[in-house]
Amino acid sequence: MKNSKLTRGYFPVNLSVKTICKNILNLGKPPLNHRDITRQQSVYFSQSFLLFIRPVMFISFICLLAIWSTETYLQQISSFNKFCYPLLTLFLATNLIYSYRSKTNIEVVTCLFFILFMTYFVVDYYYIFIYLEVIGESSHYNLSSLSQWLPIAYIGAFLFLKKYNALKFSLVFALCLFLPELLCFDNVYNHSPIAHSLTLNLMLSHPVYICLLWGVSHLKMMSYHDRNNANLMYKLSKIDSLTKVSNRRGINESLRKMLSEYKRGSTQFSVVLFDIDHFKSINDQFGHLAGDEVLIAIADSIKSELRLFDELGRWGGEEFIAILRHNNYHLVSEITERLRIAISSLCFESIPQKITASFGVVHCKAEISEKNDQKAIELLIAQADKALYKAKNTGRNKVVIA
Ligand SMILES: Nc1nc2c(ncn2[C@@H]2O[C@H](COP(=O)(O)OP(=O)(O)OP(=O)(O)O)[C@@H](O)[C@H]2O)c(=O)[nH]1
Repeated sequence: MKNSKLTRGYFPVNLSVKTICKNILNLGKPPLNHRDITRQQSVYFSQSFLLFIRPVMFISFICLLAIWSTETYLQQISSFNKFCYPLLTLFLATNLIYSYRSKTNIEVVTCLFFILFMTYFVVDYYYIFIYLEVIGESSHYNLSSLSQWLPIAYIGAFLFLKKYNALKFSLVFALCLFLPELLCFDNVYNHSPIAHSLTLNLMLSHPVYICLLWGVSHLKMMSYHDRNNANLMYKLSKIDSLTKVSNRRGINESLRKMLSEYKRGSTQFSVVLFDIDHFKSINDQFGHLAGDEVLIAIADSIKSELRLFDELGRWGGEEFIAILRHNNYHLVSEITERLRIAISSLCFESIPQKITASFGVVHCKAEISEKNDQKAIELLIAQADKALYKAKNTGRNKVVIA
């Protein structure tokens, strides 16, 4: 499916290293990684991303302040964190303000902050080990407190990156954490068995985090595909396979929508029912394929005559229906006359004779007294049908308004 790329991160950030670099160069311009989705989707996803990321950043900001002040109070803060905490707090606050002031590229900026935090985690982790190795202290407070936060790396990766990039990132991150154990920092472990046990626990629990998140992102991708397929099937169920205009179900839905808009006083509309004249004889003389060609050509020609907010559908057989939205009933006869002329001017190689159609028009006016929408629609169609019948009986190739 065309939009399947969206499914790779939990949010459609889909950042590959190349995209991140391109986006950094394009800060302030529309995000490049959304090229393959419509602007509307991009706006929608950016908004949902903002709704998610703002509270996360706010809570992280408060937590960071709390950890900073607690560690300072308990005199457990390392000299590395004395330098890093103010910087990270400042970066978080900046990102939070940026998310309120500018909505462009917020995903990219957030992703950069995420990478910054992950780098901090790794550097802090190694700082603790090197510090313990060199100084030989048995304190394990910093290591155990940092360990609580490390799984955020995997969660963030599966949120922000494509599924496979997230997996690669997680594996590299986990490997970085396992290295001290693998490289046997004997001095550390001799002095601090707790540090030893902590790194062993990391090695056992982190693969589980990665597997779980991989599974969740896979399930999410499947449900996204299912939802997309269901949407597609629903759209197809409202389209006529031959002429590619709405079918009866689609038109009924549009009529219901128009009717409710009309009741709210926001629009007026008219229903135009038209039927190809002597279509049976076209089929009989020139064959069903030629008849199909006529139906397709008529649908295309009428579609090109209508405005974007009008609707065309195939009501059944050789009968079509157009719903015209307007603010002046006088315009409708003019438009319908134009449609009639468009059909009669069509030329077909395989059909030497002129093709015409008869039109029945009804304006949505008095029918609105009918409270039940479906009944009101049926009434409108019945009146348009009556007008069409009159057009057929009084010579065809004409417009009759009910
Ligand atoms: N080629 C083709 N013909 C169809 C299709 N659907 C319905 N028809 C034909 O449309 C013809 C409709 O004929 P009638 O209802 O008698 O109407 P008509 O010949 O157009 O006569 P008037 O409507 O009175 O002008 C029938 O022959 C159907 O077989 C279709 O999808 N393709």
